[in-house]
Amino acid sequence: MKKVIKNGTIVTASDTYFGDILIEDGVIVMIGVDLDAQNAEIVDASGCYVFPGGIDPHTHLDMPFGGTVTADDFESGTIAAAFGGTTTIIDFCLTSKDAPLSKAVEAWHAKSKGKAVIDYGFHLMIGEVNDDVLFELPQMIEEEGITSLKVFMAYKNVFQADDGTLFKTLQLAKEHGALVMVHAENGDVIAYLIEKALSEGQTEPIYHALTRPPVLEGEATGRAAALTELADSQLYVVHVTCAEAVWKIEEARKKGLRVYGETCPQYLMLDQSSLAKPGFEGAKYVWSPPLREKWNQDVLWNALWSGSLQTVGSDQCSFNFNGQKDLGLGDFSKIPNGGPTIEDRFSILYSEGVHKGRLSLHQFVDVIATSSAKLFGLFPQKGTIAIGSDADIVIFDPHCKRTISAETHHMKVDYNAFEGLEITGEPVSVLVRGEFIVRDKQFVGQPGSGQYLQRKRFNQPEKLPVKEQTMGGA
Ligand SMILES: NC(=O)NCCC(=O)O
Ligand SMILES: [Zn+2]
Ligand SMILES: [Zn+2]
Repeated sequence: MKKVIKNGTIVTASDTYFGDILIEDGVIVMIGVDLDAQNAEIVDASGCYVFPGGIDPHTHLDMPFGGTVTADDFESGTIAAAFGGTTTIIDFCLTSKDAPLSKAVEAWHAKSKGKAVIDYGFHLMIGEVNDDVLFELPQMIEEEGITSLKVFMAYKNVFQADDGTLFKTLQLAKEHGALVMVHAENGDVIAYLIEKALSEGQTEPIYHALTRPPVLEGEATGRAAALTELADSQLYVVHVTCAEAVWKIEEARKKGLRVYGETCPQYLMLDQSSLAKPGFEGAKYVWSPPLREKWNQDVLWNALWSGSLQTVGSDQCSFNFNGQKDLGLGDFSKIPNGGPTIEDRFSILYSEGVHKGRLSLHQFVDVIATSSAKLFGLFPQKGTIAIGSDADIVIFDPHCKRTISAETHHMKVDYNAFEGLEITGEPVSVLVRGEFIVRDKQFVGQPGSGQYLQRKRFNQPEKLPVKEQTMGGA
């Protein structure tokens, strides 16, 4: 049935205006004033913003990691995402060196099909570039629409790839129109620092942060940018945490390189002191790269504002405190890395960004949806409100206040890293391709209704125009 969303304030990355949106067959077919609502269901958005659905470019659902498997799968994770205003995710498909890429992709389809309630795509991890990968990769890009490749520069002896692999992946990406994503930390030096700390009896969670200093994130970011320049390719640095990394991205962008950066709500809101909480509590705050000294938060907010960083991903990678994080009792290096963030990404960015005056409404939409759609080959199908776009829409009450808590969240995990944070603004209703998934704050979706997204090839400007270096935009 047709729907008309009426009386709301429509906000995109470039415009704010009052208007009605007519939806038919899952797509926005008309936008105007006082649209004829005959034969259409009227959805009243009075007093609310009407935003494009959030796009979360960085999730780990149902992923084996650190000797266990993430607590949220494609069902609970996407339900939580939908409550939080996210209508599309791009999840990381893990590969292994001794198996075909296609096997990993098949496994990720099996994890997500029949479960996801919102739309989803995959990034593909590259651990090594061998003859099999060279043969298979073009197929993955062409037939699966997987147009982003992830290389880990850290997690030695687990996921870490060497610089040769990163360089070859950048060359392949240039050739085939893909975007290379990096986890930028110097894994070799970190492995040495961890071993040294443990041998000196330093086993508590705070040593997770102290053995991964920011200079090693800055160094790896700069190295990846240099290899990108040499390959004349394109790079997206995931989960940027600190000034040292932001400066390297800014330096690259000033040269006109196609280098982009993402940060996450945890780095904008939390700091290293959480890891030093009494007892084992600090394990809840173990992410890699780690939380940093508090002053870095201003650097990250400013980088989102200036456009040096383009996106905010959740890096959702949830583990229960009891039964999973405690694998690292007595040895911080065994604490599973990651946390539950998929649900609160959108609202935290609105509340701490727009409501507190750090971001404009347009910058908010850009970092939460539009930039990711552009960088990851989904625009204009996703990431905006426009005629012809999918009707992925968030009706958002900007006035309502609530307190984030594990007692009320929808993630299948026993704590919330933002417990007690008071925020302003909340999604009221969320539609994916014109169908309600959340209606008046109640889940009304169906597991399996989310569709797999074949994405377009990377297609951003050859050189970043000078304006974008200082004013934002993907
Ligand atoms: N970030 C984190 O600690 N866990 C997820 C895996 C990754 O993105 O490195
Ligand atoms: Zn990572
Ligand atoms: Zn991640």
